[in-house]
Amino acid sequence: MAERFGVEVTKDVLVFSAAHFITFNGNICERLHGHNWRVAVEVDGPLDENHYVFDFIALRDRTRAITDRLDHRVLLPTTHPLISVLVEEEDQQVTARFEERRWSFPREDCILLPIANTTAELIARWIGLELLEALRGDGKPIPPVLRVKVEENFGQWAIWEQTQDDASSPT
Ligand SMILES: Nc1nc2c(c(=O)[nH]1)N=C([C@H](O)[C@H](O)COP(=O)(O)OP(=O)(O)OP(=O)(O)O)CN2
Repeated sequence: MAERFGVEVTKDVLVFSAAHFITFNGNICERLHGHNWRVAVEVDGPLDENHYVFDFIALRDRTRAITDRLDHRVLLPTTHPLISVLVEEEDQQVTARFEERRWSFPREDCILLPIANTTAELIARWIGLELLEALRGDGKPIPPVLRVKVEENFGQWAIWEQTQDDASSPT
């Protein structure tokens, strides 16, 4: 008989409000719009000396430190093949361009993400990789399985999972 333990944290403090636009089906580009994105984080693994898989509070707070960086921001992808994102240091503006369209935002209102499109899937992976980096920085053991779920609209979740054996790297 096999058993498995896991913990999951999804709280209102892990909801962030942010604007974005994606491209899909080649060169179709959405209009700028916003969502209240909900994040859930799951860890699977063995029990520690506290009989925890992972402390809920530490997981919540570490994740919140990441989602807070996205809250009330425009999410812009810096490795998108069709959307260019340029930071104009002098006037502290960010300009995004797609074909003939151009959006300009104050730099402080944006977060530039090293991802190829601001889909819920790639945002989930970015959050997961940031979380792993934070755990490494804390000297905490890397969980055998980390799963990050991002809900873009009610009932529409994207899921990213990394296991310790999975050496997948961001694209
Ligand atoms: N697997 C994915 N599918 C879609 C994603 C995604 O990130 N991953 N994203 C989108 C769009 O960003 C779209 O804007 C999603 O927003 P949503 O509000 O759900 O779309 P609607 O325009 O249909 O909104 P309603 O308010 O529900 O009419 C699409 N797919």
